Amino acid sequence: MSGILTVVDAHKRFGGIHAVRGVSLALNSGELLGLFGPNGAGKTTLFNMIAGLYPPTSGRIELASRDVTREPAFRRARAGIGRTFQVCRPFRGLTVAENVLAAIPPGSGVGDDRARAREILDAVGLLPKAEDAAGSLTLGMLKRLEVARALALEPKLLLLDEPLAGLTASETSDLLGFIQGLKARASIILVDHNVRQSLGVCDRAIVMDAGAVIASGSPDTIRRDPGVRRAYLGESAA
Ligand SMILES: Nc1ncnc2c1ncn2[C@@H]1O[C@H](COP(=O)(O)OP(=O)(O)OP(=O)(O)O)[C@@H](O)[C@H]1O
Repeated sequence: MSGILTVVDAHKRFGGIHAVRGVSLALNSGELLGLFGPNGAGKTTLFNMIAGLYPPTSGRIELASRDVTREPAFRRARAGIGRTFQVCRPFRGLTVAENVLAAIPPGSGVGDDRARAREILDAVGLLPKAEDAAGSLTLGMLKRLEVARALALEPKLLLLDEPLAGLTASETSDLLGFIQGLKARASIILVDHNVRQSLGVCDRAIVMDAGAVIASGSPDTIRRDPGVRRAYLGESAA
C-alpha cells in the first residue's frame, strides 16, 4: 500500500490554547481511518490543518509524498483533498444534478461534465433523485449529496466531518455502509461522535483528547484501550 497522507508532529496554537499537540499519522491508499475524541479534543482543528484552512504552528503535512504544509486550501483541493462539512449547505433551489455540476471544477478536462455528474450520483445512490430539488432531500440523502460534491474534485483523500450527526439509527448504518464502499474511490478520514458504530467500518482509528493522541490502532485495540474506555467510551464500555 502506498502513503496518501502523512502528518508529522503537527501542533496548532490559538493564542494561549494549544489545540493540537504533536499529532502524527499516516494514511495508506484505500484506508478508512477513524478520528475520535470528546468535544474540544482538537479533531476539527487537525482536519482544518490537513485541508489547509489553518497553517500548523509547527509540523509537516504531506499528500502523496508532496509537502503541502504551506499550501492554501484551494491548492490542496486541486492536489486531491476533498472534504465534507458537518452542516450540509447545498444550493436548495437547484436540482441534485446541478449541485454536483456546480462542484465540478471548470476545465477539468475529464470528459463531459453532465455525464460525470451522473456517474458520481450513481456512485452515491442518488441518480433516481438527479432532477429533484436538493431542498426536497432527506438529511441522509443530503449527506450523500455532500459526499457527491466532494467526489467531483476526484479526491485522493476524503475528509468526512461528523457525517452521522442528526441521522436516525437506520440512516446511520446505511451511511456507514456507503462510506465503507467509498474506499474504492478515495482514502478516508472519518470524524464522528458515534464511536461504537463508526469503529465497525474503520480499518484503523486514532483517539484524541485535549489536543494529543491518546490511542491508535485497529478497532479492537481502540475498543480495549483502558484510557479510551475511561475518557470516551465510558467505564462500562463493552
Ligand atoms: N479558531 C479558533 N480560535 C481559537 N480557539 C479555537 C479555534 N478553533 C478551535 N479552537 C479551540 O481549540 C480546541 C480544539 O477545538 P476543536 O474544534 O478542534 O475540537 P473538536 O475535537 O473538533 O471538538 P468538537 O467535537 O466539539 O467539534 C478547543 O479548545 C477550541 O475552543
